[in-house]
Order: sequence, then C-alpha cells, then structure tokens
Amino acid sequence: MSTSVPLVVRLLASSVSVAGRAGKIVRDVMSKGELGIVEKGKDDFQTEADRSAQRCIIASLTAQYPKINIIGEEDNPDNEGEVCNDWLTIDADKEILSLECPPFLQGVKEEDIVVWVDPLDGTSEYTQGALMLKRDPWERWKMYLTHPLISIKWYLSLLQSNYGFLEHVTVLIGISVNEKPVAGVIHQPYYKTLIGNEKMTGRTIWGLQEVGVGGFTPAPPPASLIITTTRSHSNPLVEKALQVMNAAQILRVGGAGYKVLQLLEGLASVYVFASPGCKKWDTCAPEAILNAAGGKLTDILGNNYKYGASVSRPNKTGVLAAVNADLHDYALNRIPQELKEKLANK
Ligand SMILES: Nc1ncnc2c1ncn2[C@@H]1O[C@H](COP(=O)(O)O)[C@@H](OP(=O)(O)O)[C@H]1O
Ligand SMILES: [Mg+2]
Ligand SMILES: [Mg+2]
Ligand SMILES: [Mg+2]
Repeated sequence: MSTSVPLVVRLLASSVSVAGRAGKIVRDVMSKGELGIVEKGKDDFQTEADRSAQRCIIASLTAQYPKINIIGEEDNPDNEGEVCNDWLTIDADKEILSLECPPFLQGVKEEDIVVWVDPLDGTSEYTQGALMLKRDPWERWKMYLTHPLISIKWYLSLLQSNYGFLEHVTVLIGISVNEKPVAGVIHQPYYKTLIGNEKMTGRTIWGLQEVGVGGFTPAPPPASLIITTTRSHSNPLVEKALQVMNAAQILRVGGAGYKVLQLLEGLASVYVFASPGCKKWDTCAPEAILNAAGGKLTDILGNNYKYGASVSRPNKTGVLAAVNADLHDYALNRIPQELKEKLANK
C-alpha cells in the first residue's frame, strides 16, 4: 500500500477491508451453529462471533498501525492470543485509497488516533437469528427452551419475522482524531441484494468527514416523523422520551449501527434512546458516518460525546441522532427537562 496516501485515508481503507472479513467470521460462526454465548451482565451477552471478529479486526489493524490505540468491546484475554493467518487482513479498499484527504486530517499521526471497535453490534438479534435458521420447528422449540435471551413474546415475534433479525447485525469500526469521530465503517454481514442475476451477501458503508459517505445510496428523510429505537433494551425512560415525540411511527430495531443506517437510507428520521446502555464503540462509527452525511448524533441533552482513549466507555446520557440539524433540534426540544435531568443524575 502506498505510504504517500495520508494515514487516516489508509486506515479507513484497511478498516473497510477488515470489516468485511469480520463479517464473514460472523456468518461462519452462525453456520456452524455453536454460538458459545457468555453472559457479561444483565441483558448483555457475548458470542464466539463477537470474540473472533474482534480478534480479527484488532490483530489486522495492529499489524499495520502498531502505534494506534484500538479499543474493542469484548474484553477477553483471548484477544491477545494467536490469530490464524486466514483472519489477518492487510488489504485496503482501492476506492477509499483514491479519496482526497481533507486538509485538517492530512498531518494526523498514529498517536493522535483512537479506533473504537464493536465487532458485532446487535448481539441480541444475532443470537435470536440463530433460532430462525433451525428449519425444523421441533429443533427450533428445543433451542428456544435453552436460549438465555428469548422471552415467549420475542419467540412469537421471531416466528412472524421469517428470517429473524439478522439484518440488524453490523460490524462497527470508528476512527477518532483528537477525541472527535472523523471516519467510520458499518458493515452489514446479512444484507442481501441482487446485482444482475447474482445474489450478494453483505455490504459495507463508510464515511469520512468533509468527503462524504459511500457503499450505499443515501435517501431523503421520510415525509412524516419516523423514530427508530431499541427493540431489546427498553425501559420506562426510553418509552417516556418516545411518547413525547409525536411520531407517525416508531421502529424498534437492534443495534446502534443499524438504526443509523435507517436514518441514512430514509427509513427513519430520528434515533432516540433515553437511557444508559450504549458505549463509545456503539456510537463512534455511526456518528462519524452520520456527520459525513450531514446528520448529527449527541446525547439526550444535546452534548457531543468525546472519543479519546481515557473517556469512560458508557454513553450514560443516551443517544439522540437525526438526519439533519433541524430534526435534531426538534427532538431535543421535545424531551422534557425533567427527563434530561434524570439521565444526567443517574
Ligand atoms: N441496557 C443495556 N445493557 C447492555 N448493553 C446495552 C444496553 N442498552 C444498549 N446496549 C448496547 O447498545 C447497543 C445497541 O443496543 P440496542 O440494540 O438495544 O439499541 C448494543 O450493542 P451490542 O449488541 O454490540 O452489545 C447493546 O448491547
Ligand atoms: Mg455487546
Ligand atoms: Mg454494540
Ligand atoms: Mg457488540
């Protein structure tokens, strides 16, 4: 790879390639059918796919950019261990390499960068998707009975959803410089499309500040107010913030990455999550891409999160994102002060 290409552009090109490789690992673990679910905390799970995809991403980026601070969601000693050659990805996406680097990022050094990695965003939806791959109803029922994550209500909604919620799963790589998210990748391993007669699985969306976004066709926001929010981590505060929005429709989907994709594709206009729960690796890449497309992501109080290495991981004061500044202002003004204070003092 040419070193005359500025570092941030090279890193974005490498991140696009490695996100695709991680997405294949996510699909492979699912096909094998042994998810290796570990409970990290309440409503917080990890699978073999989360662990392996993170090892692939961190080992691949560290091999090429040894001085960059890379922080991943999954905290496990295995991440330090050996990574098979097949996982090491040192390719770089050619289209990204040819992008013009914005002037303010041209002199950036490895030491100025923090990369936030969410190897699998939407783990709840991923584990529930496993169930729907069992075509035999008796096998599916047996798996449900031993599944730690699924209530009977979810099981019934899964049966109605045909393919489960695997489309909500994404791989997120966010690049921050001097605490600000400047570039990012959202890879969607289960996105299905037809190119000519050929069925393609997976797609990769990227964004770079002052340059724009790619990997999909952006669409204008819907004519009426459509809100996207969590489907697996709701609580009374989350519901209160949704009630006051006066929305025409509320979509409940998995993953911070997928919700921001819905904003970019004109399926929703605002993402509201008035609760702690998301972490820096959930929002860094989506925020960078949304910014590059003219949108805005903050906490519920309207403040920007910072992405330096020493910041606390949790986004304690929630997430509020919109396709443009006007819709962001609208949503921010609708949220009662009392609710904002509750979150700020949590
Ligand atoms: N109450 C909570 N506890 C743990 N994680 C939470 C959470 N609320 C949100 N999250 C995390 O934030 C991300 C988006 O959540 P949601 O799908 O509910 O909108 C998910 O990331 P992961 O799937 O990468 O863990 C999810 O785990
Ligand atoms: Mg998780
Ligand atoms: Mg996540
Ligand atoms: Mg995750």
